[in-house]
Amino acid sequence: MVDVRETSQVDERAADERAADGGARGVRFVDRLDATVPFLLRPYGLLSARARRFGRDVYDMRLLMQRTTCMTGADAAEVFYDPRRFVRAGAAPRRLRATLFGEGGVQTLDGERHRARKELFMSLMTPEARDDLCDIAARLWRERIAAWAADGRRVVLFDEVSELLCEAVCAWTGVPVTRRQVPAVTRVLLSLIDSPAAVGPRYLRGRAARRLADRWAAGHVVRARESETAEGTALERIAGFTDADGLPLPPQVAAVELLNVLRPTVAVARFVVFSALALHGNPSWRRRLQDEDVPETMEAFVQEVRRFYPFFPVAAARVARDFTWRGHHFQKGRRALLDLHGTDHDPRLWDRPEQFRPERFLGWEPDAYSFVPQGGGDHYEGHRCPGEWVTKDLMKLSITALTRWADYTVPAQDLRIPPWSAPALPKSGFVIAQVRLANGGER
Ligand code: HEM
Repeated sequence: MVDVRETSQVDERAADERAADGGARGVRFVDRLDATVPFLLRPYGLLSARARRFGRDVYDMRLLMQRTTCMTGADAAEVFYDPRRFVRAGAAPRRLRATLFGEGGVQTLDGERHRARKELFMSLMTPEARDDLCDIAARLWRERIAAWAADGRRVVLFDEVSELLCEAVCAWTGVPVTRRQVPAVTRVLLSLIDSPAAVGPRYLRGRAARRLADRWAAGHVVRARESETAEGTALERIAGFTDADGLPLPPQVAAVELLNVLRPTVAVARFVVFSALALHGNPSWRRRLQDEDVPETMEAFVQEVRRFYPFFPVAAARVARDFTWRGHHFQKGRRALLDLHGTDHDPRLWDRPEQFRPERFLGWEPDAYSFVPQGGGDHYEGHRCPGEWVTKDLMKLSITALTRWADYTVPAQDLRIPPWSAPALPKSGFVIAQVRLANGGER
């Protein structure tokens, strides 16, 4: 069996040591070469490795054939999330808009238009609404565990949880999807997430999935506007939302926003798999979560999973106006990347960052710029992820299901996380076997 404590993190240290020749000479040399291929090969490590090598939190390099400003660390994050200094219009590369984001969504807006659109997302995330989603997901977890226990087969957790979350979020948003349609809808949504950093057929499948998903979601928006069947749902709110100009969103844009709820909720399956991996690699924490019903313990575990495991490597923006920070000139219009994963592993902020240690979060709350797995700053004013609470709720529910509702074994499998895969996932998708209802489902 593979030792997950050794393989479940992207190990950048060896590469750093090889690259440790440092200094301005390095900055100038690296500046001239396009770093797209190195970045695709090391999406989680390249930016912070170069920052350490140059001894700077901010430097320029060429990416996608453009000079790009790279920023890492909490101080840089605070600058990056200042809307007077950075905007999002034109920031996302075309391949990201053609797959993950779509066109015209909240990610690409600035100022008042962004604030109004963001308010729509935030209004969907009330504690009551999140409880409703968790109730649906809990019912589906119990059904799935009973089915796995009944047929005794091995289960690829990533595949099953992706479908479970897809079914739950479609029901929650009021998008009618039958159980038979769930696998196909899940595949399309997963392809939007998988493809932006891919090359060849996987990228092309992601573009096709975006076209299909936009048409499908726009159809639901149009039907929701024509009938009252979606009343009281997130679909109705998105379909009925009026922009700053007082007009409803064009159906294609409302479709992108509907997909901005469906797609990332399915993406939470990755964090569920990372949680399962962390439970497997840390038996004392598994026992603690199983035996103690202490919210702070669960919170600490979930926060450490979000910090430790690689997900989105960077966030992108454009410099709004010329300014200088720490001696670096930020040129208006230049693309900038904030190193999210590097900031969450910055040794200046985190004690032994390459170790999985949930206890670091016990009795301590991180600030808005040091801990940025889903972006930083203010949820309402900036581009920080509005789905953070939903993400944590669904992770906690899944951890409860995995520790209290089911017993299972983890057979030998390849749990390594390829350092070039963004977003990352253990190779096997995390296989579990011999699933049984824990204490008849009553633990
Ligand atoms: C799987 C876990 C998730 C991760 C790792 C994640 C990560 C992120 C990141 C890194 C950003 C960009 C921050 C920035 O640009 O500065 C973001 C934005 C966003 N996320 Fe999430 N997210 C997750 C779950 C969710 C969920 C569950 C939802 C909705 C239900 C959601 C909806 C959004 C939206 C709409 C934005 C754009 C916000 C804006 O531009 O103002 N995300 N997310």
